[in-house]
Amino acid sequence: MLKIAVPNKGSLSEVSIKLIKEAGYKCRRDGRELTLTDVDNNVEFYFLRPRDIAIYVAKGIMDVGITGKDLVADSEAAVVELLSLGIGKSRFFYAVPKESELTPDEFDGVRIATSYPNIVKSDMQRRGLTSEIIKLDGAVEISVKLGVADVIADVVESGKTLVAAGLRTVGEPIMKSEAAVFCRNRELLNRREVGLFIERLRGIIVAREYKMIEYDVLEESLERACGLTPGIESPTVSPLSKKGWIAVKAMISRKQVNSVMDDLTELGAKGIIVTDIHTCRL
Ligand SMILES: Nc1ncnc2c1ncn2[C@@H]1O[C@H](COP(=O)(O)OP(=O)(O)OP(=O)(O)O)[C@@H](O)[C@H]1O
Ligand SMILES: O=P(O)(O)OC[C@H]1O[C@H](OP(=O)(O)OP(=O)(O)O)[C@H](O)[C@@H]1O
Ligand SMILES: [Mg+2]
Repeated sequence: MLKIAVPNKGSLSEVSIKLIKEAGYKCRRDGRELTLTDVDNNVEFYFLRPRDIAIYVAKGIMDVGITGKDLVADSEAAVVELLSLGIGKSRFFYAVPKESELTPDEFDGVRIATSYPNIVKSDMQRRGLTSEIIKLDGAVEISVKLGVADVIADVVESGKTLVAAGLRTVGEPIMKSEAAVFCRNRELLNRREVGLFIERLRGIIVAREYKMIEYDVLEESLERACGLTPGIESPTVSPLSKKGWIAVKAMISRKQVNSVMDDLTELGAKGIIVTDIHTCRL
């Protein structure tokens, strides 16, 4: 059976399980069980700490794993990325007390608290600086107020935790992260269950980025309408029973939905309908 590691806690857990369930796997956790078997799909799910997943995958104990790219980078485990999932998006920043004018290039000799010591160590090396790295498990933002560190390096999403702790980000993000599927080597993709897992997840992720748009348009405006909604290959075009009118159907980027509807309306399109896509194979 294929062994898949899934985050059991933290920001990635719920969103990963939701994605896997949408992809048709039995991945419901009722209690605190650490494994679940989906017999129909020949898959066993293991619920592990997100930080440990890269290590299990690198050692070949788990065939594939879902975890954050930042956690993989910090673990320095030898794994390869198979698919970015577009969930658990975050950025990794240095942060200083809001009244401080220190910049990362001035961190020589500074105490930096972080849960990601290896990412910070490499970044400091890249800058040619020596700092003291204080490794903490969590709640890193409070460490400055408590006097254990001068600055921090941590995951920032909304930025609310930083503000509440009287800190502000400084410099460019050290890295951008999101959850991804990892494995030990790409050859595993040849294994049927791995290929299916990736294709099913990809179907859900792509579907989340797109909507389906349908509308009716006068024949003379068809070319311009198709220019606005070119679809993936090309739009589906079918004649209406009302003479001179054409129905058009195409996939469209979720972000463009409203502006394209505005442009189609200006072009005289009628009956514009936009619907969700749950999954797709392109
Ligand atoms: N607020 C957030 N929003 C989005 N992603 C986040 C957030 N906090 C952390 N992450 C991402 O989630 C992953 C795991 O971090 P998280 O803090 O959830 O795990 P953890 O610290 O091991 O668990 P816990 O916080 O329950 O102890 C990382 O890839 C990180 O970038
Ligand atoms: O920018 P924000 O939206 O405020 O999110 C960022 C915070 O979320 C994570 O903490 P988490 O809740 O995982 O707690 P932890 O520090 O104990 O791991 C992260 O370590 C930051 O502290
Ligand atoms: Mg955390």
